Amino acid sequence: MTVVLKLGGSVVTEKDRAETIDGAALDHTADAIADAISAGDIDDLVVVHGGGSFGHHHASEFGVSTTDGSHDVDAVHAIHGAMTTLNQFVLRRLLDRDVPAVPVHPFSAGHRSERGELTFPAGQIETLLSEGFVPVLHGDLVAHAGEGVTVVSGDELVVELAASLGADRVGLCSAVPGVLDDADAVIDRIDEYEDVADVLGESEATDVSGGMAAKVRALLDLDSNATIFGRDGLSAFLEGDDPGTTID
Ligand SMILES: Nc1ncnc2c1ncn2[C@@H]1O[C@H](COP(=O)(O)OP(=O)(O)OP(=O)(O)O)[C@@H](O)[C@H]1O
Ligand SMILES: C=C(C)CCOP(=O)(O)O
Repeated sequence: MTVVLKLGGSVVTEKDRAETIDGAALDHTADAIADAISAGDIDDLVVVHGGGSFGHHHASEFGVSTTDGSHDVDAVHAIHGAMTTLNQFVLRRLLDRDVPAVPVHPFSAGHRSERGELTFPAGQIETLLSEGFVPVLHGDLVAHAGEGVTVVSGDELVVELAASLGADRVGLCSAVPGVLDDADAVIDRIDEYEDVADVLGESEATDVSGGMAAKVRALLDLDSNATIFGRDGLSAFLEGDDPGTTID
């Protein structure tokens, strides 16, 4: 069973306060992952975490998004540097619980063509998985032909890896309990973007990669099902259930 799990930046950080970890949420998340691995619920796990108040804060300061790039070397170091710092925090929490977590920095692995298409080789991840590690990636910057560097969101990486690894399960843990309808009830299942386009918005916090609308669009393109759920749904997802919203 291969699982790709995205930990939203709104889960692991306080998204409204620059470079602030949500320590309690991170502990809860790391506990749920360690428990699922020791219970034997998952063989291969890839974790991808978002930017939260680390990536998005600096990216918006330098005007960099998934489509608008920069050639400013200071922007590269500020944004990528903040993301590697957040990655260290996530890794530490997992290592403290004996999860064999190792870093994979997308800036050193992927790139975009002039048309913005992402190339992200999966061989490194596949090999780490078969050698018993838990790769922990993150939203980052990537080289972008004609643009300098642009943001690659954790959601894009999840979609790429889910397809290239042939993942059995894909989960996005966010600050909301799922995709919400106009009465704030969790939508159980989404098959068509048009059915939910009216209720999908961007993130309430600073976010350069498109919030919930971009997430749903990207997940609908996947061959396999994906699930969007909140913090309280993480253990259930890791145990094999489908809490929150299933994107078909
Ligand atoms: N219909 C909707 N249902 C649920 N959330 C929505 C909806 N429309 C907009 N949102 C916003 O989308 C946010 C989730 O997207 P966001 O990109 O912030 O999540 P994340 O993946 O946890 O964060 P990050 O991008 O930092 O990793 C919610 O917190 C909410 O503000
Ligand atoms: C803003 C940066 C650098 C990463 C964005 O990743 P996301 O939070 O998964 O969208």
